[in-house]
Amino acid sequence: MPAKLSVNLNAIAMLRNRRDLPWPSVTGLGRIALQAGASGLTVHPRPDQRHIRFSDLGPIRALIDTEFPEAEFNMEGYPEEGFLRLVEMHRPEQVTLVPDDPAQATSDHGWDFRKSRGVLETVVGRLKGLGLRVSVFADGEPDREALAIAREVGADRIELYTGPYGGCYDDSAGAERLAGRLGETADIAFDLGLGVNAGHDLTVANLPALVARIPRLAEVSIGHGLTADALEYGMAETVRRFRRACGQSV
Ligand SMILES: CC(=O)[C@@H](O)[C@H](O)COP(=O)(O)O
Ligand SMILES: NCC(=O)COP(=O)(O)O
Repeated sequence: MPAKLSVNLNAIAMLRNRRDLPWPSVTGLGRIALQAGASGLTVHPRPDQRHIRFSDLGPIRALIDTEFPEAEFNMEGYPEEGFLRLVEMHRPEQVTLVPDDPAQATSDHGWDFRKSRGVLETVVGRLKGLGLRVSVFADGEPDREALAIAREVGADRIELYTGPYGGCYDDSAGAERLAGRLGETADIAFDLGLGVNAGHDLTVANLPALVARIPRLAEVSIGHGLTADALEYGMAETVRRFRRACGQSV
């Protein structure tokens, strides 16, 4: 089965937050993504709400429940109490635990499973108690012992951190090497009984080689590159709309 696509709405929210106005609409663009066949919506609410606001979560949950009951809500975040309470309130189908601290501009590494075993054991247990699927962010390092800890703490899946792979957009040899490492990591995870997601800086250009190397990839979550493409491919029609609004014949 091909990898599912979950559309990350953080970049849309960040654009919206430039003004005290309700557009671009996070929920509205989430609806368009689901109408176009996305399998789910991803958000990564951070404590300072610089992207997704906590008030976005209820409307996204309601959108899925009322209009797209087959779709999944994926909430990503560092498992501090505030995030866990948001998860308890909005019951996403999947929670992705990410080891980023609040000051980080974006997520840039996976868990150190050896060091974080205790924290993950407690949190994963709490989330599994709510009946949620739990995924844990993991570097593309084929370290069997570390990945075994992800399994032992009760995670259902890992999400491969693909940032370094995405960074090789102008280095095909580097991309090939990293796709190999990510693939080896995925093979170990599958062997341990974990499912595998992937995300960070994935694009239309770098996805095909990744899904070819990891044919059992369950899901990719994509925000930045997808939003950039939405702007690029939507720009021409939008300029025509505004020209018409100016009274020009188009
Ligand atoms: C977990 C991860 O890799 C990223 O998805 C992160 O959630 C992206 O968030 P920003 O778009 O806010 O950087
Ligand atoms: N989990 C990764 C994600 O949701 C999106 O990351 P990006 O495409 O915005 O880099």
